[in-house]
Amino acid sequence: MSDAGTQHPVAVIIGMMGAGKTRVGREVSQMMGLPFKDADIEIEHEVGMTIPEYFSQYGEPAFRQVESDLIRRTLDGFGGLFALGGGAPMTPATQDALADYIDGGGRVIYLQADPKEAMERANRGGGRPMLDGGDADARWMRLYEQRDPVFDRIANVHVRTHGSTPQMAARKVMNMIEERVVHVGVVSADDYNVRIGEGAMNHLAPMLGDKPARIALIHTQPVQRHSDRARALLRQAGYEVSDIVIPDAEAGKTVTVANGVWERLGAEGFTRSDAVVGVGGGAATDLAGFIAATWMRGIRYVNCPTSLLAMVDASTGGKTGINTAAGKNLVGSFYTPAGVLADMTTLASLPNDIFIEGLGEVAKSGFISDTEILRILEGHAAELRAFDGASFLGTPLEDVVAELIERTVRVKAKHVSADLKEAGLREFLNYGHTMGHAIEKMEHFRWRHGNAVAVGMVYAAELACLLGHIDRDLVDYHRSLLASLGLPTSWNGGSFDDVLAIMHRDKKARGNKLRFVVLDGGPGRMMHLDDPPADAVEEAFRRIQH
Ligand SMILES: NC(=O)c1ccc[n+]([C@@H]2O[C@H](COP(=O)([O-])OP(=O)(O)OC[C@H]3O[C@@H](n4cnc5c(N)ncnc54)[C@H](O)[C@@H]3O)[C@@H](O)[C@H]2O)c1
Ligand SMILES: Nc1ncnc2c1ncn2[C@@H]1O[C@H](COP(=O)(O)OP(=O)(O)O)[C@@H](O)[C@H]1O
Ligand SMILES: O=C(O)C1=C[C@@H](OP(=O)(O)O)[C@@H](O)[C@H](O)C1
Repeated sequence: MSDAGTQHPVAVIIGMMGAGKTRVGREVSQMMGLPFKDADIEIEHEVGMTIPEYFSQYGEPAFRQVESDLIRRTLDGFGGLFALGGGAPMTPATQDALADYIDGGGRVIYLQADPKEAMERANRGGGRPMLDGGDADARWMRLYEQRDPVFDRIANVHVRTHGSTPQMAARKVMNMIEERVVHVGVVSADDYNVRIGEGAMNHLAPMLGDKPARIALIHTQPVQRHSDRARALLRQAGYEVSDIVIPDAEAGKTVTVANGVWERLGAEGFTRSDAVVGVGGGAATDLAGFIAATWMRGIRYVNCPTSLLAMVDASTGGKTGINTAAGKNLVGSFYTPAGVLADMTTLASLPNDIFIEGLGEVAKSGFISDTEILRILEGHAAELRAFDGASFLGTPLEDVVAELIERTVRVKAKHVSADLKEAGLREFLNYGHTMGHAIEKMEHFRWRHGNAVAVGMVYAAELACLLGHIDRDLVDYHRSLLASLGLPTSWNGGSFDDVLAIMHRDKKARGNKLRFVVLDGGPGRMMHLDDPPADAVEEAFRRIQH
C-alpha cells in the first residue's frame, strides 16, 4: 500500500453480475455516511462512452487494462465504499492490487448472492457485454463457475445474501465492516484472529478452511439458537455436521463428558482432516478445545464464545481443559484455536448476571494493563450494570461493549503471544485469581468465576497496600469501580486456614511458597509477589470480610 496519509476504501465489494454490488454498496454507504464509487461508472466517465461501446470498439483486453489502472488508483486515493465490476477480480493486476490493499488492512468483501437470484437480476437489466450473444443464463452460469473460486480466494470477508433484501444485505455488509479483529501471534503455534462483531459467525467456513469434511459441533442447550445458526452456516458451506450437546456450565467440563465425545468421534470416524467448533460459554469452549487438543493428538478447532467472559477470556489463549474432583482446570492442554468468532448477536440472550460476571475479567485487564478500559467502565457503569440482552443490539451500549471486548482480548493476546505456557508474563492475567479460585472452591463453584475474581482483586490490592506497593486510594478505587459494576468486593464464606490451604495449591505457588501477582505503584504496572509475610496474607484476608 502507498505511504500513510493517502485514503483507502473502507471496503471493496466484489461478486457476480447481479449480486447487488452497486445496489447494496449504495445502501451501505448511505447507512455509514460514506461516499460510494462504482468502478463501471467511473470507467465510463473516464473513457467517455458506455462499457458496451468500449468493448465493441476496443475489445475486452483493452477494457481490462483501463479497469485495473482505475482500480489501482482508487485503492490508493478513495476513502469510501468501492464496488468493482463483475469480471474485474479476474485480472491478475487487479488481484495484485487487492492483495496489497488487504495487506494494508483493507476488506475485500465477496457478496455471495444466491446464484439463481443474481443471474435473474443480471439478465433482466441488459447492458452487460459479458452476457451478450446466446443463452444469457448459460453464459452467466459458466462465468460463475469460473469466477466463484477466484472470488472466494481473493476476498478476506464473505457475506452470504441469499434471500436478503438490499437493506438486509447492506446490514450484513456493514456489520462486517464494523467488526473488530484482534490478531493473536503465537510463537510456538499458528497465529490466529479473534473476530468481534454482529455476524462474526459468518466467518466460520473461511476460518475452518476447505480441509475439514466433518465438524463436531459441541454446544449446550441454553445457546441452542446460536448453535443452530452455526450448524446452518456449516451445512450451507458443505460441511457434514455432527451435533454434540454437552451438559451446561461446569457439568460439561468432566472426563465423563469428554469420553462420551471421544466415543462419538470414534464411532463416526473423525480423522485429522476434520474439525471441532465450540459454541457456548467458557465451560463449553474449554471442553471443545480439550476435545480438539486430544482427538488424534490435535485437530483444528474454532471457538464461538457466547458469554462476555468467554469472549474476553476463556475462548482465546489456548488454555483448554476439564475439572476433576480435586479442582478446576487440573487436566487440560495448551492448544490454540484456528480462530475465535465473538458474535455480538449471541449476547442478546445472555442473562444479566452472567454479563456482569464477565465484567470482572474486563476490569482485571484494565487494572493489569489497559487503563482506558477502567475509564470506559467508569463512564458506563450504570448502563453496563443494567445490561439487558433483549434490547442491547443496535444501541450505543453495543459499541461500548464491543470496544471493551476488543481491548480486553488485546490485553490477553499481548500476554499470551509472549508467554503461551504461562512461564512469567502470562501470570499477570491471573490477577485476583489466587484468592478468586480459593473462593470458588470454598463455595463449591456456586460463585461465578468473574465474581470470585472481583473479590480476589480487592484482596490482592489490600495485600499490595499492606506491603507498600500501592496506596489506600487505589484499594478504595478497586472497591468503588467493581461495586459500581454490580460485582462483589467482599466474602465471608470460610476460614482463613481453609483458604490458605487452597492458595498453597494454586498453580503459581512454588513448593510451600505462596506467589501472587499484584499492582506495583498503579494500574498497568504489575509485579510478582513471592512468599509474602504471613501476617500480611492474613490481614488482607480479614479486610475482604465485611
Ligand atoms: N480457558 C481459559 O483461558 C479460561 C479463562 C477464563 C475462564 N475459563 C473457564 O470458563 C468458564 C466460565 O465461563 P462462563 O462464565 O462463560 O461460564 P459458563 O460457560 O458456565 O456459562 C455461564 C452460563 O451462561 C450460559 N450462557 C452462555 N452464553 C449464553 C448466551 N449467549 N445466552 C444464554 N445463556 C448463555 C451458559 O449456558 C451457562 O449456563 C469456567 O469453566 C472457567 O474455568 C477458561
Ligand atoms: N438483495 C437484493 N434484493 C433484491 N434486488 C436486488 C438485490 N440486490 C440487487 N438487487 C437489484 O438487482 C439489480 C442488479 O443489482 P446491482 O447492484 O446492479 O448488481 P451488480 O452491481 O452486482 O451487478 C438491480 O435492479 C438491483 O436493484
Ligand atoms: O489465559 C489465562 O492465562 C487465564 C486463564 C484463566 O485462569 P486460570 O488459568 O487460573 O484458570 C483465566 O481465568 C484468567 O483470566 C487468565
